[in-house]
Amino acid sequence: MTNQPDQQGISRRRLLGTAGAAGAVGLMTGAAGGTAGFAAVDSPTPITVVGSTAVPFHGTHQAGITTPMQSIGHIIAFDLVANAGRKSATELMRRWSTATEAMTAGRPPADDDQIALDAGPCSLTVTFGFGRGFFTKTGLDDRAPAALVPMPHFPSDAIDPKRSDGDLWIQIGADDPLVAFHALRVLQREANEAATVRWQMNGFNRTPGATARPKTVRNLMGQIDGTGNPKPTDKDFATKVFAPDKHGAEAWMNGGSYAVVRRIRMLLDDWADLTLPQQEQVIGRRKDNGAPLSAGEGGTETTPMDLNKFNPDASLAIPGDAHIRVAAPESNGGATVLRRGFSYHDGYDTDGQPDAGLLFITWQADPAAFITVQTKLDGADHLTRFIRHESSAVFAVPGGAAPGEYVGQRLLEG
Ligand SMILES: C=CC1=C(C)c2cc3[nH]c(cc4nc(cc5[nH]c(cc1n2)c(C)c5CCC(=O)O)C(CCC(=O)O)=C4C)c(C)c3C=C
Ligand SMILES: [Fe+2]
Repeated sequence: MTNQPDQQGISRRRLLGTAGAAGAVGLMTGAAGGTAGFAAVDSPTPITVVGSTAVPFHGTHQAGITTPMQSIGHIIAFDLVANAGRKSATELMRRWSTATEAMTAGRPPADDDQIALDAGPCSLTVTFGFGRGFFTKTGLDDRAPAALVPMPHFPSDAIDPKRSDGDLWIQIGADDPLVAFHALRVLQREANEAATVRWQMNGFNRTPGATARPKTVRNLMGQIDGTGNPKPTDKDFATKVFAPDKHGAEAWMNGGSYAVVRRIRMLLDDWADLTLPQQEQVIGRRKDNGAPLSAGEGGTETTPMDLNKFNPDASLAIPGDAHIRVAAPESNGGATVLRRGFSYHDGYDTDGQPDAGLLFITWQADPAAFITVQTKLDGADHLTRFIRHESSAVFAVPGGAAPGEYVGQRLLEG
């Protein structure tokens, strides 16, 4: 089964095609295979490919970075208890990996609470990261990656420290809410006395099948969001997204990446006060089909943007402060991030404002890429007036576990 992203539409199609065959075999034979545990469902109606799709836990990279975006996301940060030490952290990572290996294959973990008992794996992925405090509390400061620097304060930030940072981070994605919650609950319980919850957030994307054909997702401002992401087919994709291979103290990060996590609130009432042409000028793309404003009639989402195109009245087709112009690698010395977030909504404030936006998650070879782009955006991006960064964290995400290994083993036992 593919674990490659591509543009979302392409990968989803591939994924479903392959998963369909695997799911059907499992149901017909009742055998334990790639989707083990799945055949226990005794319904006469075949379960759909959405349920039967399994994303491998083992691999060079952890799942959940280049995996096609799932419809449900939970992110949770923990702090190690003060005197837990390396032994306790090692046991925790082993317990978490064992439970994750089972759940992502559709098998119940030990002592299962049965929340997702009759579901397939539903594309479940679980991705683990280490915050800077993890290294200090486990006595591994000398092996902390040099790239894992604290996020600077950006002038427009409104960061809540209680919902920021953390020693350990888990990202859970799945195409079923119960499967996702089950994984969250199992892993939180497995933390036992080793780590306590620091913060937790819930997000979502489109349900597979909600649109007639797979499409790039829309965010809660209504824009197609994800078009300009680097593609796995780009020749420099791996060097932009994954940490460079190293020898010595940081070799455990080979195959890993860095996650920057920002809870970005959208000021949706202010946004709704804009006309459609004004909204499109803020982003630099059409809202209906995502075409860049430089494309003119007949442009599509995939039409390359032309930052040097002028309108007949000599104004820039993509305004000087348009989000895509300011965020583009061309405007940031090549700095590139892979955006793979989830929308969130947490109800309404007492003044009637929706508490909604993006759980904005970027993946990059070095968090410096995010810092470069965000430094530029903070001063120059028109979109800044319609969003508010409310929490912030950065994590070193180690490479994937080989069969028989747990995530982080090369750091904790290397
Ligand atoms: C630091 C990086 C970025 C932040 C923070 C950010 C916030 C943010 N973006 C949108 C909506 C869109 N972003 C789009 C493109 C885009 N955004 C970034 C970076 C950040 N965005 C990049 C690098 C790009 C790609 C630029 C390019 O080279 O084309 C788009 C256009 C469609 C797309 O390419 O995805 C939208 C829409 C929101 C709503 C938001 C904060 C809430
Ligand atoms: Fe953006």
